[in-house]
Amino acid sequence: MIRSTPDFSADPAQADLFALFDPPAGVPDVAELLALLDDWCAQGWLRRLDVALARWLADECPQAPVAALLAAALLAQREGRGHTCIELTELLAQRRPGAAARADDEGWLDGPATAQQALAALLQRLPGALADWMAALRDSGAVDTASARRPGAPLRLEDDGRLYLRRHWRDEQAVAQAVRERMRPAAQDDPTGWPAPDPAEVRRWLDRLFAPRDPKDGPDWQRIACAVALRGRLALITGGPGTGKTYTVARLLALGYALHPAPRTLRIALAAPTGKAAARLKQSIDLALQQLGQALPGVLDWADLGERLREATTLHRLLGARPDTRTLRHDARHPLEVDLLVVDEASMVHLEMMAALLAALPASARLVLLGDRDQLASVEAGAVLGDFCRGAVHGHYDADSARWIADCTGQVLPPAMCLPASRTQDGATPPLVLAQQTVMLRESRRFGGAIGRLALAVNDNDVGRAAQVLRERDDAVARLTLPEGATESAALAQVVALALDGRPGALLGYAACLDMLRAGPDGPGEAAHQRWVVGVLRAFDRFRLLCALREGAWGVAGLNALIEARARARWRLPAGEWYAGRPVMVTRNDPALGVHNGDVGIALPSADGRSLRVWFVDGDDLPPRSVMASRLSRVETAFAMTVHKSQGSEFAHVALVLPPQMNPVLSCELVYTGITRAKDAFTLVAPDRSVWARALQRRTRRASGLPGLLSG
Ligand SMILES: Nc1ncnc2c1ncn2[C@@H]1O[C@H](COP(=O)(O)OP(=O)(O)OP(=O)(O)O)[C@@H](O)[C@H]1O
Repeated sequence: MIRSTPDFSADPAQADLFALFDPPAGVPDVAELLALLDDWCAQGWLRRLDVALARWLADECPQAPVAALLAAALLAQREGRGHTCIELTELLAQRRPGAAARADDEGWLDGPATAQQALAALLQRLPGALADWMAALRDSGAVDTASARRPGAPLRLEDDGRLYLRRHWRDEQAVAQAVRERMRPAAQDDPTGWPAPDPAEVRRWLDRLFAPRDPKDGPDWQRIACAVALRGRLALITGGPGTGKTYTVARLLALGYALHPAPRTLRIALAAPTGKAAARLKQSIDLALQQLGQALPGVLDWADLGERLREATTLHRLLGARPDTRTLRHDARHPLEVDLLVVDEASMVHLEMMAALLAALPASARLVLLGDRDQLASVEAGAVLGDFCRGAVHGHYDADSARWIADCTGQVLPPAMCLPASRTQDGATPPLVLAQQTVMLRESRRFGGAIGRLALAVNDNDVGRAAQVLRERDDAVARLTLPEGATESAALAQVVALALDGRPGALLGYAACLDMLRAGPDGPGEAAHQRWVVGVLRAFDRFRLLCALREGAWGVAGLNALIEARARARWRLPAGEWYAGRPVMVTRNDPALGVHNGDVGIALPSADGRSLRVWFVDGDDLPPRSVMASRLSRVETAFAMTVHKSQGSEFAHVALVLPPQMNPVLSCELVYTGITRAKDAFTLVAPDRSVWARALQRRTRRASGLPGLLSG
């Protein structure tokens, strides 16, 4: 039970703040707390779901102290924002009015500074010591701990004060255990035959597969990534866009094939969280292998290697997801039939998915995770790649790794990247066991220009440098100038004009696609129809309007409606929910229809003109596929989409729309992800400069126990 009472006398500022919200009072009782949570829910500061967890706890465990109920509601709320746990020490820090007043903080409630202040005021009425909160949770009867096991309890409390929903705790433990297991060398009697390769042989192959590099240009991290990945059963290759992750992994596949004792038996799978990213991965790898085959004919059976690569697929499909159930066809008892699995866009893999993937992967198989650790994490809980790559900038290679890398690549790692010197550079948490299997690619091959410089400035939280890039007279990067003192509707009309016609220096918008749609096929017959469909889809995919928010005038909902209305009027598109030219995004997997969450298609008439179908293209070499529009119920119009949903895709021109007010979702990761979707041109729409600056300065950190479980 909670025994201590709050001390309001300690800090006069706290007392003042407290007086703003409630008369000083003692610890609230359960009824008062639940009424307060309901009130916060009515104000939109908590979700119904969050309050429901507190209510459920109060009903099921009548002895649960109020601190436990509040912790449960906040845990549910933070889980909804992607955290896998809450840290009670951090929650207790919110008692300080100063902490609550920092409006740019993500905040523990989904509301303005007043919401955080209300939480601070409530926390002031509850005990301030971690030990009291831990005791309250233990006393609730709903919490499992290491010392008091309650296996069926919905919550789990760790000794350091991290509180979890049980399934996240279980997934974190499973991921950490599987990773540690994979860090051990494969068993000698490994039936699939992945003996450690001979370093001299690795070096010979690396010299063949990679162009020579002048040592003055620094380490060749791509070769190092291949050497590191060949060494173990788990490898992480992280790097910004265009740093050559796919280029490197194509060579890694060639190396794996060349050095494997029985290459013709190899089962290689490629996967990504979204269908589009999976198709892009396969396309890039096919192209890279084709080029290698032409440059190095006869050194490998390139055709056989190509055949070993199955179609790239989504992780959901790979694991055998079934509709309307969380169970998967593949798990520890029904493992994947694969020897080498490459997963791209791993930053989007959430904790539950990573746990399922690691469970379903046979112990002998090798897993290579590719991704950009600086991108937004998935919407679901967990930031697994970010956790895995914590400290990757500093390398933290031990003597064995440095020796292996030297033997395989002939390169001596910079001392600052090796332990123990790297520790002084990092200064943060102890290096993770994964550091020995992680390589960060550091040179962008694609993004030399203004887009790359802007992305780097954003990633460094450098508002001044970002402003400088935006001021450069470079067609690749521009900021939409909104008229001084314009009304909101005039400003939004400019955004719609940008979305349709682009801007000077970057004329791509949706107009090209809609013009092509109006023009129709260039002749009769199926072939002409297919060319037209592909042309319309390609034209659509050259531009995207990305929003930070879903709701509101400056969010996906508002801008979709405005662009749709304008496009309807200008191209005389038919009325009604479904019309030829409606771009849609699938919002839910439907294996029966072959569509997946995040797939983007356009409604167009069938070749015979009798029905309206939604068309999707999966890759350059594949014919478009289509689904009857009327059968797709889980879709939304996609002239505008969220930055979150754009992950794994690239567009020639991207316009990123920020709202005029600060919002908890705004962060440098979101802006960085939006910018790096752009290949040739990027346009920033930021009606309020201070919101842009504040977003850049805010780095999100998801609470997670993984780094702790994987360190040392
Ligand atoms: N060592 C290299 N030598 C020559 N060209 C390279 C090298 N590494 C990468 N490239 C080229 O740079 C471009 C970007 O590489 P790649 O697509 O592999 O990057 P990526 O990190 O996978 O990018 P993204 O994150 O956007 O998928 C490609 O055209 C690739 O062929």
